[in-house]
Amino acid sequence: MSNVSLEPFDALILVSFGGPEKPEDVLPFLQNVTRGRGIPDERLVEVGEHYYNFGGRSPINEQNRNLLDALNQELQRRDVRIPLLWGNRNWDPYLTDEVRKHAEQTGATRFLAITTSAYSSYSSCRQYREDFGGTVRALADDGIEVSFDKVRQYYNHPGFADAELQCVRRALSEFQQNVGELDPGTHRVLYVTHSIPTTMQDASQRYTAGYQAEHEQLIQWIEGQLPEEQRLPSELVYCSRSGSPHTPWLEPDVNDRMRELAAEGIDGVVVVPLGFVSDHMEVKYDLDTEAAATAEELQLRFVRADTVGTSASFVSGLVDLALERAAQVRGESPELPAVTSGGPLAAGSGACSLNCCLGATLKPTAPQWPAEASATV
Ligand SMILES: CC1=C(CCC(=O)O)c2cc3nc(cc4[nH]c(cc5[nH]c(cc1n2)c(C)c5CCC(=O)O)c(CCC(=O)O)c4C)C(CCC(=O)O)=C3C
Ligand SMILES: [Fe+2]
Repeated sequence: MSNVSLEPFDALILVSFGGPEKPEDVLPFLQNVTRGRGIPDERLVEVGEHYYNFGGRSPINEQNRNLLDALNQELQRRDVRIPLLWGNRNWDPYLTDEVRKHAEQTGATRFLAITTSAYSSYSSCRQYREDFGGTVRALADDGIEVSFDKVRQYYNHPGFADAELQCVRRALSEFQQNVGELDPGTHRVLYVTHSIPTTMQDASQRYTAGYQAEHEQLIQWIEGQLPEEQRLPSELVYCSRSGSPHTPWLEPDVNDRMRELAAEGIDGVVVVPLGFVSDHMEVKYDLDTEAAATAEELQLRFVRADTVGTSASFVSGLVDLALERAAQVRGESPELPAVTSGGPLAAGSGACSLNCCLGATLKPTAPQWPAEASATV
């Protein structure tokens, strides 16, 4: 495999949310996240407590360091020679700082980003492109010219989908060992993702299937892959609602839904954090702490599936996605493998459209995707 190439890119960069690693960092981190987002102070105090309960340390950076190691190994194994960096939106190491450092040291100009979000929405896709736009402008002010491209949202890429399927199968096996036999009458699978405001959901489905439908499509695919004896009724539910109580967000909340299910005679749930690629604070607190406590109170058996983390299929899928995007940028027409037909792929190129997932205000993004990718699904 000598001609495995990420040309024309000079560097790959893993781009993530970021999180605090010590108690003094919690408040400034939360201020970074919520600046201009209209989050009430009470909510910030509450979320701050989640972090303080874990010693002021978010698990996300450690997870990303592990992912970087795994990606580097996979790049090496496949003889793809390119520097791999890491930069965050909300905390150190910051995207702009890391790109600046690398550009100054090496003269690199073209960056290909892999983000830690699989689905389409403002928070999980477009906001990253706005971040790239911000970095491009900040560095341009200092005479450093850089550009960004990004791999497609990968919820339906076989690498991520297969990794999720393995997580679901393992959790179902563990649950089965606890309960003896899976019973569709009393057991449920709850796929959980991050709630978003309904306005953000609406914006996400203008050019792609949208945040919610992308989850639903992946769930449908996963269930089609499960052997008959592992099939249970399932639902998509949400965690980590924020914002003002008067603003509608996607529902039901995982805890509320468990209460209803318990009242209907359900006595066990398998909880799958489908919306998170690794064990972020939402998984450690909202699921492993809060939802697990709700289950205990309701006397529901509770098994939480793993996140894809650094599983081989996820990691090699990310490298495939980078190679795919590089080939597209070189003007080639690589195969675009997907387990479902919706999502960004339906627009043809896998690229986000210029106007997809718009936020409340129009901010410049990078890259500015070609207009022909904006066909409505
Ligand atoms: C869709 C989505 C993902 C999944 C996609 C992805 O992974 O990117 C995600 C991930 C994450 N969200 C995270 C943390 C936070 N999110 C917040 C606030 C918000 N999230 C939102 C959406 C999402 N968020 C939204 C619409 C808000 C309201 C404010 C706004 O409109 O922007 C707040 C402020 C307090 C609060 O309001 O809860 C915090 C602290 C962390 C780090 C966790 C760690 O430390 O391990 C991660 C990975
Ligand atoms: Fe969030």
